Amino acid sequence: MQLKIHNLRFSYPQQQFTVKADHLDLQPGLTAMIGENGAGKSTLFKLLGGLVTTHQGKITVDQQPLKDFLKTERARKIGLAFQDPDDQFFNSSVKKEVEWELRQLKVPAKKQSETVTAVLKETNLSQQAQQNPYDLSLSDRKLLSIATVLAPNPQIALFDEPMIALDWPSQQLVSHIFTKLAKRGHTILVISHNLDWVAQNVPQVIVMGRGKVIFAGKTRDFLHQPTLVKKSNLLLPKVTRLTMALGINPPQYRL
Ligand SMILES: Nc1ncnc2c1ncn2[C@@H]1O[C@H](COP(=O)(O)OP(=O)(O)OP(=O)(O)O)[C@@H](O)[C@H]1O
Repeated sequence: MQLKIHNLRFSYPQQQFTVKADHLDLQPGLTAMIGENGAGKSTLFKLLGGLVTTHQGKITVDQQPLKDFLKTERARKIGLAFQDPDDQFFNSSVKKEVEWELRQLKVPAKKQSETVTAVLKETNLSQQAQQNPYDLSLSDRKLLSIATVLAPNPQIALFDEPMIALDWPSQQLVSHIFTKLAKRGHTILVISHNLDWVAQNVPQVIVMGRGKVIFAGKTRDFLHQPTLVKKSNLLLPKVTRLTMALGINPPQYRL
């Protein structure tokens, strides 16, 4: 599924800050949205997720305006995991939290149960199924927010800083899940601050700066322009910084 932006303009009431994007085309596959603090990433995330609709211009999903979608139709197509997982939990157990969206979407009971078991296994949360979400560690709460997005199997999934607070094995697990979904043709957008992770795992980037899209394209094409990376106030991957410090040829990124 394609998520497209046409002449988008959005400002918060009584704020100077404006998100401006004339044209953006989010294709199936894995894309990262990166940029300095306050660049507008979370704002664009909310716009693309259909949570904020008071904008000018158009956001379309396969040519249909996102604004026209009914809430259930949008939930079936677009999954969202927030930066702070505590913004999204309200059920009394991990299992019920993953089940909730499936019940809203009227998925048959047997399918619900099979899906919850599979998703908890995939996110390594089977042992915590009966626990209250708020009794989980922050790392497991982040994994739970990802599990709630995976359960309805949306064609488009947006994740705001999913890697924060995850230990290395969980980061590997989540990277594997994203790559697998992308290979199956899902459209996955991940906000990240970690250019090292992006360089190794994500083939496409959208770079935001002061509310504008300053680059959209292949990750390697961005990383091979150190001046542009610097202008975006982003820290180059460690290996590039090391080679620059040593005065040797920088690495050639494959993604
Ligand atoms: N609900 C809101 N009401 C008013 N202003 C907001 C709101 N949310 C964000 N802003 C402002 O919009 C601008 C962009 O914020 P946003 O959170 O989208 O940036 P970001 O790139 O996600 O930043 P970070 O990396 O720090 O999360 C900032 O100036 C911020 O203060």
